[in-house]
Amino acid sequence: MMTPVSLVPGFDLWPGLLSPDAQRALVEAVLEASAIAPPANYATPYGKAMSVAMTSLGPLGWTSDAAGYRYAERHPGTGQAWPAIPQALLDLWAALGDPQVPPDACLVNFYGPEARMGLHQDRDEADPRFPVLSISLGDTAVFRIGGTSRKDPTRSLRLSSGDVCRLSGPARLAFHGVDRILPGSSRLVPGGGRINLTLRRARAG
Ligand SMILES: O=C(O)CCC(=O)C(=O)O
Ligand SMILES: [Fe+2]
Repeated sequence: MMTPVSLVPGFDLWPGLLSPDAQRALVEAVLEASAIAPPANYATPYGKAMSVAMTSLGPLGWTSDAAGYRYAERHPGTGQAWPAIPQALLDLWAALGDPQVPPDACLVNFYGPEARMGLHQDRDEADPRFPVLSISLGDTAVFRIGGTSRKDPTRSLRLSSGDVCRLSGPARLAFHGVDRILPGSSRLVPGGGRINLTLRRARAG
């Protein structure tokens, strides 16, 4: 495994870790899964629909409505279990996430040309000792990361297709978000756009 670039303590980036073939296989798997577990623009507890369309893979999926954010065993629209996490992602987690405890959720975010994700912490998981492993596919994202307080200074970087990054240790609860995507920067996703996958351990190990 190549050495990551550590941009902030606990935030590691592996630029171009995934080959074009591996990227294509993941997009295909995710689009197939989306036919079974349709992506939705969930409402936040504040009542606004997110600009990012989301679905999940694995035993647990992330959903949100007026009652709040949570992990659920079933897709809220279909009532069905979420599709399985592809083996390539389980292998990636074993290498860069945790060698012993597998991920139990893979969030799938679809960004159209106007989509963004406001600055937030990933804190719906039971045990922050497990990292969040993020995979970028398709159009480049302008990503922002700060510290564990909303007021901390932030820095901006680009996440391109095939890049893998990890929030762990001191950055596990760092505020982060996507300011915008750069439409047309990649031809990977049919019809354009960006897909972000985050592997997580939502329940205690
Ligand atoms: O799309 C990204 O790069 C970040 C996604 C994210 O922060 C999340 O799903 O919690
Ligand atoms: Fe996040």
